[in-house]
Amino acid sequence: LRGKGVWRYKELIPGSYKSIVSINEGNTPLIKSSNINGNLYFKFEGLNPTGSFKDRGMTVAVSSAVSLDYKTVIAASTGNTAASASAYAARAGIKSFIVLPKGKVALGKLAQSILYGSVILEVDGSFDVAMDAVMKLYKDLKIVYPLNSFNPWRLEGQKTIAFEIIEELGVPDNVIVPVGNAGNIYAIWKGFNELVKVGVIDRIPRMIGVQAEGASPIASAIIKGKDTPDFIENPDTIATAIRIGKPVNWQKAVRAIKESGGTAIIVSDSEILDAQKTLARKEGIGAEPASATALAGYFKAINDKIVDKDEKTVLILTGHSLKDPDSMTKADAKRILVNPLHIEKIILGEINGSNS
Ligand SMILES: Cc1ncc(COP(=O)(O)O)c(/C=C/C(=O)C(=O)O)c1O
Repeated sequence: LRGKGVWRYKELIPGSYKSIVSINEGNTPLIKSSNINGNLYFKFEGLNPTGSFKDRGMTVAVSSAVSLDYKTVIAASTGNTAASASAYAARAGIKSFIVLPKGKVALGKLAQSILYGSVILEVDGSFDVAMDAVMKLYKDLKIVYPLNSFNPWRLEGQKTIAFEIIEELGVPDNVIVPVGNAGNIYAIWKGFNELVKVGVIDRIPRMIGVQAEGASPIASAIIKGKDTPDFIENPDTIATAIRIGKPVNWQKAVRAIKESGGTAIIVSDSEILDAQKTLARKEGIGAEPASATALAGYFKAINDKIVDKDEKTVLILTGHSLKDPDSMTKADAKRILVNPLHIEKIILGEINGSNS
């Protein structure tokens, strides 16, 4: 077999590339749930080189940019696209600009973008303001290659998530994906569809998109049976990665959800933070809030009888917990200032529950 990551599927990724820019992305673990009840699997995309699924799309998009002799790339981002674009541009030896919503990017992602050497442009306003600026620039300044997920090469890389799931598990009944700019749920659906077309599988899973209630334009439309979302001027959620009010790929996501017989689910910030804690404390898996949104959606889907525990369900855990340290510190924890001479007494007290 040719390698393990995204480019293992080179024959299913269109385009010809003078050079491939890769940091061994992909080939992420598919982890069976051990304490959370259900026929449940986690596709842990937090174990990609920069800690999110974005690396799968970036390797293809930046390889495309380099093959077309671009020397500069740009991306608007809530943080993970920025981190990934910065890393792959650095590896390619080209310049990167990222446009971020000032003050709304999780610390880990901002730190990565700084470390990888991107030029960081911050705008006052939401991600959507940054996205609009990049779309305008792309039309006016053709020497800069755009890396956002309206760039089809991003989705060609991200569809390999579906390929890996099929190779390892076969066809699940449900795949649950957190949805922001809405490229990823479409990309994964596209991957399953391509495998049907080439006869590898004969059915695809239901695609279930999950959004945070303060940023749920697509989910609200799907639930209301509307064809077009009501865009949100000022989206707001603790899951800053999916704090998006005007998703560029909304038509693609609606198509993936409808054609797969799937649905959409809306969860609250508290359900997201609870799910983040449950995932860590029941499964030992650390995911950032937008990622844990998939588990919050799963719980709600079980509760609302949209999904049954016995159905084989894969949650796409899209980003690592280290991306958003502030969110982790919101979880309760016992922190005891101790005199080192008394540490044994403290521990025995904790074990016996006899500490005051
Ligand atoms: C952890 C995490 N989980 C889910 C999503 C939603 O994926 P899409 O629905 O394909 O947008 C994102 C998206 C992040 C950005 O859009 C960005 O980085 O600019 C993410 O970082």
